Amino acid sequence: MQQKVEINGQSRRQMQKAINEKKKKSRDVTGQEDDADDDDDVSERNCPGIKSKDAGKASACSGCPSQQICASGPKGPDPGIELVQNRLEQVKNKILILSGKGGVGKSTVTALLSRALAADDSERNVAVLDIDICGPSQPRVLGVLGEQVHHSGSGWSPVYVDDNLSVMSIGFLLSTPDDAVIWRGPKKNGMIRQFLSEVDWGKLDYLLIDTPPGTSDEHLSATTYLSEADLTGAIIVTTPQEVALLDVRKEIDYCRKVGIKVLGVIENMYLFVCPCCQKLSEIFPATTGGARRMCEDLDVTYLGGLPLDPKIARYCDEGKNFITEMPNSSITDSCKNIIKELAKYRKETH
Ligand SMILES: Nc1ncnc2c1ncn2[C@@H]1O[C@H](COP(=O)(O)OP(=O)(O)OP(=O)(O)O)[C@@H](O)[C@H]1O
Repeated sequence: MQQKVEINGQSRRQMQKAINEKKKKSRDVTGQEDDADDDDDVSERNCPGIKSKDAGKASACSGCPSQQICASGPKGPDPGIELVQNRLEQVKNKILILSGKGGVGKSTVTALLSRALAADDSERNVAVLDIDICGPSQPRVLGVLGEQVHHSGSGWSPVYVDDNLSVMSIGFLLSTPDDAVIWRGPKKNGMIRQFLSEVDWGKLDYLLIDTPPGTSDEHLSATTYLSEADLTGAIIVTTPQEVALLDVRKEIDYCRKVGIKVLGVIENMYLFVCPCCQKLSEIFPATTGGARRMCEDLDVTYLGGLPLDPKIARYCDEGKNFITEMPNSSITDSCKNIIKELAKYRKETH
């Protein structure tokens, strides 16, 4: 039989009842809970959503700081969707860069592809939008760390890496690169909406959108706001290991569920380039056939592989342009082949 635990003569259940009673009294007097964290969790979990007819009126809304706004706000589609659609009208090809796992090289691949697209044709205008709110890497990888963005009548001006390559990232808005961004979903959502609707990109041929790993708040926000903006599709970056491929399958499933076309998969670090003899070796052997096999199984295009080359990491850390400085490297060749593959989906320029 379970032993009854008593503290100061009270059972656990009696104590819990007393605590709940105390909380209720405190809420009746102040309109707020004692424990702010509990309050946050409960109201977020039961939030009816801003589009609901119960927005601002449900019991979970009581005490929420947004209650009044939600109760009085217009219901229906988020007006941000139309703003994004209008702003991105002059952007022909909009591509999300996704990965199931972190650290597989998504930001590196985004930067390499943007550099390759820009270097391939000086008349082509390319931009990168970094929506990895908590871990923005593009300012460093594209060599524009410490630059500032400016606000004008027509919106935020992106930072120019080259005449035909620009970038926008939350990294430009932080006072130091070491500042941590600790935001909940709604605040990230607001920032992504601003990035998509307020950056003055001008006419663009390609906008590559670098996302955090997985399928989190940032992905849902971007997917919602881009829903009417004629999104071209998504590229998924992975490494050959089964543990990474497992998450890629989830990412592909996510894309299919939310109606995003999967343009293809890029297998990063699939071979190792020895810095001494340039010999290629397989250091992450694909136990189940790697990304190529998975693409066949799931009927997705295998866009190509990029070898693991220590020079890449150095060039990215230093913000240098690997594509133009190492034109004969196998990585540069692979990037050129990938952008040729992407051309199949390209919408013609203006
Ligand atoms: N092909 C490659 N060869 C050598 N190093 C690479 C290669 N691809 C990526 N790296 C290095 O691996 C590290 C992680 O890359 P990166 O930051 O691009 O990954 P990520 O998937 O964007 O990470 P996160 O999940 O944090 O967004 C970086 O140091 C990068 O320079």
